[in-house]
Amino acid sequence: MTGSGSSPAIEFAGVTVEAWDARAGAMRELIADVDWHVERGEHWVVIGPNGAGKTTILNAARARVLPRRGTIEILGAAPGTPGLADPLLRVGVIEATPPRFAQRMSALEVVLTQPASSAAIRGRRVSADERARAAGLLARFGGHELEDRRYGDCSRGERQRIQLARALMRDPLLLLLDEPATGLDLPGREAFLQAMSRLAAERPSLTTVAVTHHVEEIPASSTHALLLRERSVVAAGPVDAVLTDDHLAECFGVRISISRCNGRWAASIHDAVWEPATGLTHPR
Ligand SMILES: Nc1ncnc2c1ncn2[C@@H]1O[C@H](COP(=O)(O)OP(=O)(O)OP(=O)(O)O)[C@@H](O)[C@H]1O
Repeated sequence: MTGSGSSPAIEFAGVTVEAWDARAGAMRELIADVDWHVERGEHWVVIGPNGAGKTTILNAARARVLPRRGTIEILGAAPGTPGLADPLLRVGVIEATPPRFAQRMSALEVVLTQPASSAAIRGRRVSADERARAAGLLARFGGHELEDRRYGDCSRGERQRIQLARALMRDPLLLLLDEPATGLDLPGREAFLQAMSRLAAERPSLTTVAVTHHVEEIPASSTHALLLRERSVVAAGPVDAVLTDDHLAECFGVRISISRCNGRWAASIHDAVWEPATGLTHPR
């Protein structure tokens, strides 16, 4: 790793990402001219309507897509740098859609895929220490009874716990989570959010970025928020300054009332008209 300990966790400067739009027969912007600065130890939520560019931002941070313009630094170095200098070696990811290869593996094997290859796991070339660490992390998130269960048979909430344990196997300095609470029932969601807050308290140097659609899914430990609309940043900064009625109205295009109680957020929409034909909500 080339970056120093004091370098920011994430630095986007004027980042534009484009993709080919076959229908239009031209490139189109997925995010445009994004500046974003994340210090180490901060806990960010990224919020915005469908298609705003939230997943694209995470994909850019992990070099899944390359910027057309602008620069990205993760933990003080360019993501995707060859060899051990690649900062992505210290980045854990929880994806909205878990990897397909995982379906047939046991939960413990899925956790082990973070440091080891699946061939090594099949050939039992994984050390006893690694196995014990994976089992310990699984147990840490209430998944000890899942060890031998086929990942494909696990419920959504169980899979989230397995993915969290998997992401922590690399002892990440940065954890990226794409819609981690989607599909969880109420107790499952609360357990997951509490796990996130506990993690933040236990590992002060860990930085997290979680994409979410709903303010109710924001962990109480969140310190900062990034609001996106139509590819661009509406507001970014400390969570209390960013999550305001005005910013959310600008972000979602409807009047929203937001409140905070015991560290958690709740929102309701005013004067909104729902159109059954399109499924969209519009201001009255
Ligand atoms: N590879 C691609 N090629 C063309 N368009 C793409 C590609 N990837 C994403 N997009 C488009 O870019 C826009 C932003 O996508 P992105 O997945 O980042 O949005 P999002 O905010 O995460 O949305 P959602 O809340 O629905 O998950 C969307 O309109 C999407 O259809």
